[in-house]
Amino acid sequence: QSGEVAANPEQYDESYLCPVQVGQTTLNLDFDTGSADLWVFSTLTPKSESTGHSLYNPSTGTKKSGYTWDISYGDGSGASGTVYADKVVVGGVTATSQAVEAATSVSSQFEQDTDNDGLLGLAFSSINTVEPQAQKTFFDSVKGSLAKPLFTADLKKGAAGTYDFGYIDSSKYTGSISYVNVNTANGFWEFTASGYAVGSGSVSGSVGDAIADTGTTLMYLPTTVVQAYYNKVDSADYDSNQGGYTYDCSENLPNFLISLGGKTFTVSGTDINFAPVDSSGETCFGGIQENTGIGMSILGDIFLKSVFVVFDQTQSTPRLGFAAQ
Ligand SMILES: Cc1cc(CN)n(C)n1
Repeated sequence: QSGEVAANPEQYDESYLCPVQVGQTTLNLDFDTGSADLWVFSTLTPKSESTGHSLYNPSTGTKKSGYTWDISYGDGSGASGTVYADKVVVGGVTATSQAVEAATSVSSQFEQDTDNDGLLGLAFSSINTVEPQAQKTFFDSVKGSLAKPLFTADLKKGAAGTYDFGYIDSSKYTGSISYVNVNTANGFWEFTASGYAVGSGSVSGSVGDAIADTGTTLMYLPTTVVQAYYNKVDSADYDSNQGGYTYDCSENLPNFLISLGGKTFTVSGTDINFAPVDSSGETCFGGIQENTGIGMSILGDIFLKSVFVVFDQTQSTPRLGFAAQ
């Protein structure tokens, strides 16, 4: 089988939500290549936490007795609950008995984001949080039945993009796809990014160890790289109150160039211009921030919205393919 699903952006492209049939209900889920749990708001979630969300009703599923899950994300959000086996359909691709993690508790960030009815993890199943036994991701569940064991991400700035499962749509990218091998030891789509440049010109240095993470909004890079970037932004300043680099919204940001698999990709300054910090619209928060304390770089949506990415398990070593959109 194969299929395509829309990826609809929230305001400021904070995250992208995709319609997924879970049991007999369609929910809008955040496809996250940086985690491996498929969890959903449910009729088991306290009403005080689930108002405004679409809810999975586990009555259509088979309860996995004694199984629980509990996940925390890099942004401090989290959720926990119980586990059911049920039908999950993404763009016509069907997992007949997918582990569906029904939330019995969600953090305030999820409670408040009523566009979001849960997450669909697309990292490696080795980091699934279900106890006493880790469960397969949706991709792992259907991988063997897909025309090709791969999926692609084609996210857009302020417009609907797509995730495709089982095939590469050559109309969605230009030029050739350059591939890098993935190290799955930490359960992420983790690879080594090479040289970079600010504005234009030839790349040099090295961004280093990085993950492709559709569930993270921004780009988190080594301090040396980030300082080199904002040195080219006159009004930029590290604002500890905001927790990152800010600048005058009126200032045009430079492009950021990064080399992956021998090919240089350009993230436009307009894509790096993330969002105002408050309603005055005077000061803006940058889409490139420091990776301090994370342990690796994260190429999140700010990067991903200008490239076409292949998450490829056609070979014994998984690999990532990158092409310009
Ligand atoms: C909910 C969520 C997902 C991710 C990325 N894996 N973050 C940082 N927050």
